[in-house]
Amino acid sequence: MSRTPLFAGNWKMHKNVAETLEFLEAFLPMAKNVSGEIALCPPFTSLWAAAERLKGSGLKIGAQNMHWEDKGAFTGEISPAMLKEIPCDYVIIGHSERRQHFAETDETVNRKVKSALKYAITPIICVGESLEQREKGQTLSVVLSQVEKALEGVDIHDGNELVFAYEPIWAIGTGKVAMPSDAQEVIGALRKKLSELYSVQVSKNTRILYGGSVKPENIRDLMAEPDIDGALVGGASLDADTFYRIAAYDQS
Ligand SMILES: O=C(CO)COP(=O)(O)O
Repeated sequence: MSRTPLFAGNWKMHKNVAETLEFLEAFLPMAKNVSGEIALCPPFTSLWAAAERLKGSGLKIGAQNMHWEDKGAFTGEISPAMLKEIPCDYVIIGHSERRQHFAETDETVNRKVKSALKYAITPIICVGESLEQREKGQTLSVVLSQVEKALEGVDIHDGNELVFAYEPIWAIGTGKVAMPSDAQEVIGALRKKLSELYSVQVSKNTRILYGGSVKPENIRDLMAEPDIDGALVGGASLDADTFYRIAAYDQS
């Protein structure tokens, strides 16, 4: 496979600066053995400290959200220009927790994707269906509609500009991982959609991650699927040894 696997840790609202540095102290020596790419996405308040510590390590850093405007009267928001200053390599956009609790919509996701690309910050665009939608057989239509709307009016040239994460909502933080073959079915359909919307090259180059209860015990089976290029890991990325065992799944 020509796509470099990506293991991104979404820390959500966990780890202050001291805890972030403590994690990195333990994680950095281990991470040297990982052949794929690693990105850590701490809360905003820990981004700068993490980025300073990660300098020269080869590890990437990402934010968990951003506003689409450069600046302005948006109390409590963080702009892409501010993330670029850190500098962030990635930004997670459209996570289901933001869609559920913070009024993120397909339209705001689309604005944020365009803005991240303008600043050359790679968006990790999250899509995924609820349990109810899955049980009604709507999984593919829901996910592909989220993908189409996220990409409306978005120029993509070779597919290296962005990353997708398929995160079924019912698998997030529940311990219920999707069957690798089910995740493959959705991710394969997403890849096919990219070739319809753009080109075969874009579809081949775009990395598509799986997220939802990823653990050292299930990563190998997920990675054995042809279209799964890595993982967006929540809870299991908070512990250095556990996250290492996920990213180094191919070494034992
Ligand atoms: O939401 C997730 C990553 O963005 C997944 O969270 P868990 O790995 O804790 O299920």
